[in-house]
Amino acid sequence: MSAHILDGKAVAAEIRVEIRNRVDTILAAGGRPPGLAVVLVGENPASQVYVRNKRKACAEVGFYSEMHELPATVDQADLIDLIDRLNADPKIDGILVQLPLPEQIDEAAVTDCILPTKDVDGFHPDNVGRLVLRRPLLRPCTPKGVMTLLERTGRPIEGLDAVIIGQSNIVGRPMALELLAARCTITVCHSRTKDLAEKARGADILVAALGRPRFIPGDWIKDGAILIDVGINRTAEGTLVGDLDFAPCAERASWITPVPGGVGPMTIASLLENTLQAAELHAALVINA
Ligand SMILES: Nc1nc2c(c(=O)[nH]1)N[C@@H](CN(C=O)c1ccc(C(=O)N[C@@H](CCC(=O)O)C(=O)O)cc1)CN2
Repeated sequence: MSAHILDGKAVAAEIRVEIRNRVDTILAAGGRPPGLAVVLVGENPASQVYVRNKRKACAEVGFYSEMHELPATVDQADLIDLIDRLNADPKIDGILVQLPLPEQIDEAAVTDCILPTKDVDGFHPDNVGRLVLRRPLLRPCTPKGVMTLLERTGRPIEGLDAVIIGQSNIVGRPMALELLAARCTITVCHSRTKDLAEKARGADILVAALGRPRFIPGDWIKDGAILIDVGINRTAEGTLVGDLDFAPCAERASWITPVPGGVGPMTIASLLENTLQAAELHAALVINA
């Protein structure tokens, strides 16, 4: 078998068109554009690329966006002051604090300060708890984007065995909750998991999110599996590769996401969806106030 490509770049472009149309409708009805505040602390080069791409995507769909750049040495209290101001700002529907943050800052303390209805990353404990309870509001962007891609295969996933390699708060754990809600049977693996190869070989859906270049070889893949590669690793030669050894894995799979052009663009598409959702929620709250 040679896998079909799950083209995240193309799906994300379709989503942007749908969002642009919805924004045009809001503006035509006299509403204001959805607003996203992007907060970048420090000068991590990858983070700089991601926030630039997020703001570019906002401009394309007609969102208002503003950028807040803080030095790597910023005090946690000053960062939280900024978030408090953004929480109170009626132009802002979504607040995104780009991760990772410098060591002196407690990521959880920062996430906890974002108003749950403005938490377009879906990292606030209220939003994670809602996902656990299958009453989602704003869902973490990367797993949400993966679920959109899985729908595009046209293959029902209920009852399938899903194996997730990686247990991070931003990908592995919420991914498990999303797939559980879709009635898959879930195994979450990590660096201490025994017999990782055997676990992977049992996967109808394999989500690779470890951040280790080409770590997963073709002989770990079940025939016909759906492969989702969340890894984005830069090689010594400067090219981007995923966590899967792409060609031999694609040989066995039915569907596979490429890197680049797979899950990454879907993360940004989901952020736009969440910001629009937050704006609609805020508009409804104003009408009902
Ligand atoms: N606050 C957040 N921080 C981080 C998140 C997040 O969802 N929220 N996720 C990652 C980084 N990330 C988004 O911020 C992200 C990573 C990659 C891409 C992407 O489109 N990748 C492209 C390749 C881009 C390149 O050339 O480097 C692709 O895969 O095609 C988008 C978003 C950590 N931090």
